[in-house]
Amino acid sequence: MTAASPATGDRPALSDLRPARVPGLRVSGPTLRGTTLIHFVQSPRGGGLLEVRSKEHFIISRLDGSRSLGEIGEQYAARFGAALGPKQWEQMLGLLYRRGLLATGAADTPDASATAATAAAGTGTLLNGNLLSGNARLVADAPALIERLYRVTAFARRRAVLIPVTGFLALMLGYLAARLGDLTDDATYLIDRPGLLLPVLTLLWVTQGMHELGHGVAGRAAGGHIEEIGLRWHWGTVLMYCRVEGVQFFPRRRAQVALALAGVFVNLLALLPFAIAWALVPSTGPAGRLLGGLVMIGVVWGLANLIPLPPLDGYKALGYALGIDRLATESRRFVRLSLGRAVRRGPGIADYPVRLRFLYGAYAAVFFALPAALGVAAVLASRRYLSDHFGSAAGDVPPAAVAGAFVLWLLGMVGARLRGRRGAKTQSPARPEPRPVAHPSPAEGNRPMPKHQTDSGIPAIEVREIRKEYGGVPAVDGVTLTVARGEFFGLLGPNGAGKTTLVEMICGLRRADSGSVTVLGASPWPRDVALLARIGMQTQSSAFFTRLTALEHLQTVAALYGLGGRTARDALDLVGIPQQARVLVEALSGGQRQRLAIATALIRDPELVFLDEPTAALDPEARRDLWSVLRALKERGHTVVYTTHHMEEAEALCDRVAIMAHGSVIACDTPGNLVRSLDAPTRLYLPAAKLTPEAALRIAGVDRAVVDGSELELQTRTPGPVLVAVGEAVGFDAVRTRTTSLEDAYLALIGMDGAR
Ligand SMILES: Nc1ncnc2c1ncn2[C@@H]1O[C@H](COP(=O)(O)OP(=O)(O)OP(=O)(O)O)[C@@H](O)[C@H]1O
Repeated sequence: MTAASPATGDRPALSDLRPARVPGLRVSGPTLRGTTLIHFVQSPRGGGLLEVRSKEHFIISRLDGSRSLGEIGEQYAARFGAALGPKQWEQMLGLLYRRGLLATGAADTPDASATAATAAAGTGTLLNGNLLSGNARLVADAPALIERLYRVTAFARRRAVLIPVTGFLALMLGYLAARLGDLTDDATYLIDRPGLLLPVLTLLWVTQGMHELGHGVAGRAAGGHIEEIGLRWHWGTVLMYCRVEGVQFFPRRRAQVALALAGVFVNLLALLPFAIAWALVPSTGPAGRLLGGLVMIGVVWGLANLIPLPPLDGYKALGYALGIDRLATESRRFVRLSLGRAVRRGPGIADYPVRLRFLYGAYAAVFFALPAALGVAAVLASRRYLSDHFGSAAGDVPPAAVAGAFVLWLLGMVGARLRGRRGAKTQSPARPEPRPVAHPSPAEGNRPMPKHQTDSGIPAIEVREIRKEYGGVPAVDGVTLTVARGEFFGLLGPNGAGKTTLVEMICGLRRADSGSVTVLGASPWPRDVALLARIGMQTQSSAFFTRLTALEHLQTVAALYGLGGRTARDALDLVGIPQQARVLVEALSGGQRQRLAIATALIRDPELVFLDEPTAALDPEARRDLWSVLRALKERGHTVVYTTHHMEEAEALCDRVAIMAHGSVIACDTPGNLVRSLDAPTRLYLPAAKLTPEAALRIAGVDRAVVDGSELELQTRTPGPVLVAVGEAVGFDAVRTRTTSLEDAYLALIGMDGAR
């Protein structure tokens, strides 16, 4: 952006500026989210995926350095029927700048560290999760592997080859459909012979790996970045995966759909030789039956990927083809709003045009009916199979198992709801947990609190696309973030931004509507007692046992957890109030009570600690005193998630902070980077009587001069020379300076987000 030059008095008008977006900025085409058209934007300087609405997209797409803001403003007014005033332009440009979307000269070469971070994105953690559920990286250099495959398959990807091959696969499917009866018999033959079935399933499992590589090659062909190839396991299933980044930015929807369908194409292609062999060998011999069974199970396996339910390929392809983001979530939301309208609650569906009502309504019907139909078909088929082979009593097992599972699920739901209500009423985790926990041995309890290991590869917290609505209104709206082990992570945001709801979902106190949460490698929902024992929480409404001394309170909590007697003393020492051991909790000062609350949260020496505004009601001195306690937590290797409204505190304590507004994380970085990204000027203040704004603007380097009460505020990006010049003019004693703080960055970000 062209800088104004006030010293010479030729500051260009805002409407004459010709800013340009940062080179290499990725901007996606339009996608529907609910009833709103959004675009994804990603800066080449790194950072996450941003979502912008049509109006911002309209401006971003025109910021090419050749058009002036005046021209863009006219086009904007013609398109949206509203003019953009200077204030709105400043806000809009400020927002774009802070998010790294505007060209700024020297900084325009992509940030090396950001590029390295992006390149290393897939090479971070080797292993995530636990035995039941997790994933592991399989290939050290996934992009190189896919690049090789991409080159090797160049011939086969030509239209002249792809079209006839696709036709041939269609013929194969037609032929197989015509002989469905024979194939079903062959599949039954195979299922009855586990010795044959096992190698067949192993072979099909390998084709599923090829399926994933197919996604990778299609992604590479469309310009996507291959992030990672690995193995994912979940409750006994183990499958390969290939993560392709940047699908949103593919220039055509066709390429997105092709990426989603490429895997099934590979599945079918792999079956083609077997299908041909089956057609040629005598179908009644063992070889024919084995081949027929393999082809039948393989086709069902491959085509099952096309079922339009998340997370299957068919679902992704449908979403891409319709240009709708999160089709399942939005359809469920539509149904909730429709039902809400039926009972006269909630905002209803007045905003939905007819086409979207039809689309979301139709998909919701599919979403609910299809699993039910598939479930019924599976039960009927297994019932028939079991009664044919093991008698009619065995045939009753599948329906009975389904009925049992349904009752258990229902009881689980009711239990979770009751627990959730109780949790909401008594959210005071400083209070002893009412349920038994995994107890360490007394010997362990007596040991001084150990330092935590911080070098584990598994992050402390991993949240992906998590959402929670209350009555159709989003409280947390698609938050993705990772907190590393040993990190002091700040959560900032205005009242109602969604911080508490987010923390509650991370701790397993609330269930997320969608998205995934992993805490210390495990899922916090359904509530996991072993995991809860590794988490400590302090809330603002911490409760204590009354009429007990501080030490007795902690000893009582320790005894409830089966911990040894020293633990309470160690916790008191740790928070720096050993002298208050014999003081009644009611007699403690505000700061001492907060320390006791933190000690209670730490009593089990948790790996992860949530602290909710522990310094809220403290005077500045007591607050600073508590900082040393909080710093000690970090030094001991605890991972801390810290909610606060005090920016100076966040700046002093936190390694990184996430700023939330309207349920979303609008910025997440180190306090230093957030402040730098603001690129705000240094301010100098001097008595207004000593210098006029006009005289101040004549000093080289002064960008702005405004009178604020009895003071004159000067803004500059070259504070050294300006300070010297001003000091010489009015005397150094009269001048005070102020540099940008996290608070400035916070206010700018929150202010901008509110202005959207
Ligand atoms: N149990 C609930 N039922 C309905 N709405 C709720 C509930 N809990 C929170 N909300 C709403 O969700 C939104 C986010 O609330 P949340 O408490 O998570 O924000 P917060 O950032 O923690 O705010 P604060 O800084 O004031 O504590 C708010 O609009 C709030 O009114």
